[in-house]
Amino acid sequence: MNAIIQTYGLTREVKGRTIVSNVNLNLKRGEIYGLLGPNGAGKTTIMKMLTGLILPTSGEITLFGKKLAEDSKESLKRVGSIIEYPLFLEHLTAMENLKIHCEYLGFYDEMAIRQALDLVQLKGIEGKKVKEFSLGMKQRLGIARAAITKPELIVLDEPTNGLDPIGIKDMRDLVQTLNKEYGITFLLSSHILAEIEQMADRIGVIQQGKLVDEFTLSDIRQRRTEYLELVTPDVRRAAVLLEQELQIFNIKIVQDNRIRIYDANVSAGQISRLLVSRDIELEEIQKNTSTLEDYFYNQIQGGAKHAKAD
Ligand SMILES: Nc1ncnc2c1ncn2[C@@H]1O[C@H](COP(=O)(O)OP(=O)(O)OP(=O)(O)O)[C@@H](O)[C@H]1O
Repeated sequence: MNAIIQTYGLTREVKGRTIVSNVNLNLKRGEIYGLLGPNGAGKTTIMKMLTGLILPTSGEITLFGKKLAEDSKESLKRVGSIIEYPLFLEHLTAMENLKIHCEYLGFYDEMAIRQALDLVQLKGIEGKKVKEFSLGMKQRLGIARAAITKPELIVLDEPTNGLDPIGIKDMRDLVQTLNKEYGITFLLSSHILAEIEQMADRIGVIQQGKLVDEFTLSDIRQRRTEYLELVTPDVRRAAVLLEQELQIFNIKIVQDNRIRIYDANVSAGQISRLLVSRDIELEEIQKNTSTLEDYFYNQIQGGAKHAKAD
């Protein structure tokens, strides 16, 4: 059985508003899957439904091949999660927090607690009070807590939120170690593409509650396109001239003074000669490659296609 999570038409409505709409998600065993979307897109709500914290309004969730229902405790025991923030009893030590968690779960194995602390590199400071921990340490302790029961799936909501670059790298290394060495499947979320891109094998883009796209990193490499970008104070006239004189139709005006030309068979030299000959000031022209960032930006703007200037 290869699928860890499958959702069919997953939908959640709150007070007549649809915050998650008809999401069909498929998470394979062994992968690191990232949900990417701006704040308020519905990522947390999806994760809460997948971990049984709230119920869908409609649609279905299959976890480890079994339909998730109110009596799915056994399936949910195979899942570790940190949704929203990792909350701890701040005045207690890391070790005490983990012990309380284990007692609550009815699972008590001091060895497993020590191993989990070791795994996230908190061994040696388990006697320190959590209130003295940095955010990165709390995130790691949260993962230790999620990992104690050796779950097959760990769900982490915005695990890099608020971390500094070193904290982000540590988190990435930890997720990848747990994935490669312990075979744990991950579902992560982020609103920052650059962060999730470095952690996930596959990314699902969530926008206004909908799963609008899904891709692997190799898909993205193929979607990268080259374009010429020119900066001029007179974008409208420049766009009309490019179309009429050089038959360039794949044009996008990206800012008040910036035009992108995709798939053009003309050189930067031809373009600059034309514009200069018509007294259009050209401040800059250069060849670029669109990045995943551009791609995501286009998705969020709701227009992945190159718009034609008119
Ligand atoms: N219980 C609730 N009552 C009312 N609105 C809610 C509730 N839960 C979520 N929402 C709204 O649903 C939308 C999606 O929220 P959600 O927290 O799932 O988004 P998100 O993608 O995780 O964003 P963030 O990273 O900001 O948490 C938001 O507009 C939020 O305000």
